[in-house]
Amino acid sequence: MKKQGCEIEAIGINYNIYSKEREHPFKIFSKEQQPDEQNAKFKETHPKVRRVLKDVNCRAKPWEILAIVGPSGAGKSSLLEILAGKLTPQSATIFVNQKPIEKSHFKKISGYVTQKDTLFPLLTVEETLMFSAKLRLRLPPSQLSSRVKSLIGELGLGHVAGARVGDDRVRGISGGERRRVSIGVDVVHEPEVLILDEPTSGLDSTSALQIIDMLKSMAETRGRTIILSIHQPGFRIVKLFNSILLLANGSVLHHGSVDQLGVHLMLMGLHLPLHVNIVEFAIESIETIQQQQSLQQVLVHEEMVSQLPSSTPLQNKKVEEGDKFTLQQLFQQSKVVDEEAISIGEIIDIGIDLPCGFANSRLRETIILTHRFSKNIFRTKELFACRTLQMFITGLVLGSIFYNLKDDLVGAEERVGLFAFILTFLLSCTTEALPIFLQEREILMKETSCGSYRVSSYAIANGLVYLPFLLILAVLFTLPLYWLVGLNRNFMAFMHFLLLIWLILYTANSVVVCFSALVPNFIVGNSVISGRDGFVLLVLGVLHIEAWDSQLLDFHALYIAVQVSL
Ligand SMILES: Nc1ncnc2c1ncn2[C@@H]1O[C@H](COP(=O)(O)OP(=O)(O)OP(=O)(O)O)[C@@H](O)[C@H]1O
Repeated sequence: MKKQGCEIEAIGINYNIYSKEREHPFKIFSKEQQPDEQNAKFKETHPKVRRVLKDVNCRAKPWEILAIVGPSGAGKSSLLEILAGKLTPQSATIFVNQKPIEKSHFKKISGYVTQKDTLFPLLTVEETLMFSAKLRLRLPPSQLSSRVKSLIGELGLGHVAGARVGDDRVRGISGGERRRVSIGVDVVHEPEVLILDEPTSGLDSTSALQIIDMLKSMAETRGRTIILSIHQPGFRIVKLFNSILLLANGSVLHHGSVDQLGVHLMLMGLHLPLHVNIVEFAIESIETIQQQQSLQQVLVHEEMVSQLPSSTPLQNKKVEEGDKFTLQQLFQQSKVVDEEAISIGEIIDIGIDLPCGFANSRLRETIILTHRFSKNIFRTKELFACRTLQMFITGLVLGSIFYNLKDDLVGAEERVGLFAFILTFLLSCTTEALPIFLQEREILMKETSCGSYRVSSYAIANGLVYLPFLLILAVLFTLPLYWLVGLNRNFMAFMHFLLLIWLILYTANSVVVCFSALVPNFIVGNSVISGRDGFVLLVLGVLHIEAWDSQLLDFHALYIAVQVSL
């Protein structure tokens, strides 16, 4: 028996972007009040609207591929992001099997593959899919393993299952294979709907065809609904699409099969030249299509006005006011009752089992994420080797500079200087963790937004993995330093000092993680962290003088002061 599948219908998508037109910053220095300046002030308070999507309707059927095509900037990615629930439009209703659905429920039955591959480069293909399966499925280990093996077969990745994924810096599998892994990560939980933003971007024609071929068999064998955007598809790729949505300037110019597009163009007097791909031809002829369609709209409008006496008073009023009153709006009105039902929290039966909650308990999520983190950390050999060497050598060098400090007044002053050096070094050496966390942040955002796990589990796992690693670094730094400087020979005092170094490293590391979650990119992150280091140095400078003046030589006080300054 044929599986029901999901028919997706999006009605009346309107998406605007508001941007403020600002004055030139140097204009504040200009001497005379131009009349234009008053206008500029007006513009400041009245944001500029950019209509990215205008009344877009689309329908995607199960067992089929719907391809969204159009020139650059047509609104393809925006439409896909809205369908995937990543963007919130000003108006839109999404129906699954003729029933309206909430964004959170739709996310559970769909997978969204972004244009950029967000994968861990140091994990193998099999590990990547296995971790994704563990995080998204509630199955015993044997079933998880067989699910991953069959998925690897389906994706045609059997020959690279044990190879590292890689990225721009780490050598790994090919770009086409990496795209397939990205698709695998999002289909491991068997979503009914798969949304892909440019799955063939940056690939050669053969790899692009292989990807679309694979998606076609996914649609045909599993009854999935596949919606994708694509740039310049080749002849053979176009043949695999069941339906095409042609977008230009945020409006739909055609929605139907490839053959219908051919007929549509012919009716407009546009004849497809020999050896030219129909999609490419349609994109090239967008201006003509738009002109013809606006002409048709005028004719339809005139026809509607001529039929006014037979319409209802409400409809008459709208048409008279010049409002657009389309079939789509009538359709929306007929579904208002359904929308009200979901607005009061009632879950409407769409004929599909909605997975509820997270696949794993908080503890299990933490264990899986800790396992994944430790694999990544231990495989980042250069970071591991560099940091251990750096800590040991710095411990030795600092120990030699402050060798065998005396217990007199001069020795006490030098100790304060040593602690200032230690803190400055420990804080600045964590900056290199920033790019690692920024890369991970994209994966974290992607995984948590589709409900793979809780953010708190990620934070705990992250902390658990770094604690032993930072302890090793603290020991390597403290051992040579402590004994060369000749600090308190008592074992408990040494342990106390080691604990403080470990905690400082952990705090500094956590601050970098916190900043990497807040800043948009590496440049801003680096500046913020440099600012933090500068501020800490200032505080230490003040404390150094204060400490000497007031005989405040207690290391605890210095440590607490730095903690507060962080
Ligand atoms: N956050 C934003 N700020 C400003 N403009 C935006 C933003 N997001 C989208 N746009 C604009 O909206 C339009 C549609 O963007 P979108 O990325 O959806 O187009 P696209 O068809 O996917 O383009 P491409 O094929 O080049 O990726 C573009 O003109 C783009 O500049």
